[in-house]
Amino acid sequence: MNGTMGGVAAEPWTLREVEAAARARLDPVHYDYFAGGAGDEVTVRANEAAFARLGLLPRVLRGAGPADPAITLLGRPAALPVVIAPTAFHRLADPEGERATARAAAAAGTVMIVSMASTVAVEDVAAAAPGARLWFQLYLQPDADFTVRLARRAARAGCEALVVTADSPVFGRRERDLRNGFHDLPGHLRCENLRDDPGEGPGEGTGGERDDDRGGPVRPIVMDPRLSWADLDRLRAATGLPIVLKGVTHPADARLALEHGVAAIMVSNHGGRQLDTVPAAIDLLPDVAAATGGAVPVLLDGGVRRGTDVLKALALGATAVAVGRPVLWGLAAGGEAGVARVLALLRAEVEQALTLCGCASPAGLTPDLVRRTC
Ligand SMILES: Cc1cc2nc3c(=O)[nH]c(=O)nc-3n(C[C@H](O)[C@H](O)[C@H](O)COP(=O)(O)O)c2cc1C
Ligand SMILES: CCCCC(=O)C(=O)O
Repeated sequence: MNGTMGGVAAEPWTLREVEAAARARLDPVHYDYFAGGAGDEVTVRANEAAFARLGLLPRVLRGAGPADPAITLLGRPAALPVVIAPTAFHRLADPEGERATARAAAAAGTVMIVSMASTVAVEDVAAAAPGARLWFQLYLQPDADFTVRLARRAARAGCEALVVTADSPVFGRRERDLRNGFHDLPGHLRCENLRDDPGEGPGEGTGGERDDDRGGPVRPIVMDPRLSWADLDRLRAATGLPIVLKGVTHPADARLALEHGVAAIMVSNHGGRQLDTVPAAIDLLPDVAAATGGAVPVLLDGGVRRGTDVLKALALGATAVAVGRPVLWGLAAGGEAGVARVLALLRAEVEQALTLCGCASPAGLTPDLVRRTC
């Protein structure tokens, strides 16, 4: 980044400062949509607070040398053990939206999970960031044929994996949004992956602000409590892409996920936006990791704001973590450069903390390096 971030005078040195810069720029209604959670937001707070209750016990004089945070994820390298969680509606934060996020992910050498509810079509996200590693998140739809068409569309666009979000049989009750009357995107934005029959190119027949309209009617995203493991099986049978199951919290579901052939599991309470009072993601991780017994990679999201948070998750069994809100804050504060800043800060913090723990790489992190402090 060169000096300032989209007009923000001082360069932020922490993710919290990035959030403050974003908050100053965002419509308060959109800030609330990004920041908020379900019910009393007990889980939103717990995700971050739980990391603070865990301490790190560094090992000394190991002669580990400089740390390299690179990892392997679904058989391919990632430059750092932090990926971008799927979040909806990036064009609420920045006109370039998901394009900017993908470019920053590609430059940092990490994976972006593109949301089904992205405001740029997955093909256009891929085209904007050649070389980006993209995974595609979806909610299983009651129209199974549409789910399969969407999965194939993502595969054709170059996505390497499908992230199926399983924690949303119904939409969470977000009281900030209810109070603010936020229930839809502004008129010029759409969920561009939800078109039944998308055209070939964006921006047809518009002037002024870029319009990503690919034509064709936009379907609503349906959250359906009747969906089950059988629907996941149908999707798996219909696509060659590995499936990452997102939203696993119960160890029994982790075991079932293995039986149903998933390639990876994401421990997630959806950033506290679905069922309130689910325990903090980091506190759920050890039991899920034990249930999978190393058979598949386990990822975690929820409350990761520091490099030390990343280390704690990796030490307790995660292969990588994902960040949701911090990326939106970067995007709102400074577009692509803002997201790049968020990823660069996390990378620097992870490198520093690995070295201070006596580890040359994430592989050196073991559960004995983490101690519950209260
Ligand atoms: C504004 C916002 C939109 C989100 N949209 C999606 C989505 O479309 N699909 C999904 O699976 N998860 C979605 N999530 C959840 C994130 O993927 C992730 O689980 C959560 O944000 C992680 O917590 P963190 O924000 O504390 O990092 C969203 C989260 C936020 C904050
Ligand atoms: C309909 C889009 C769903 C986005 C989402 O998952 C969230 O806001 O948490």
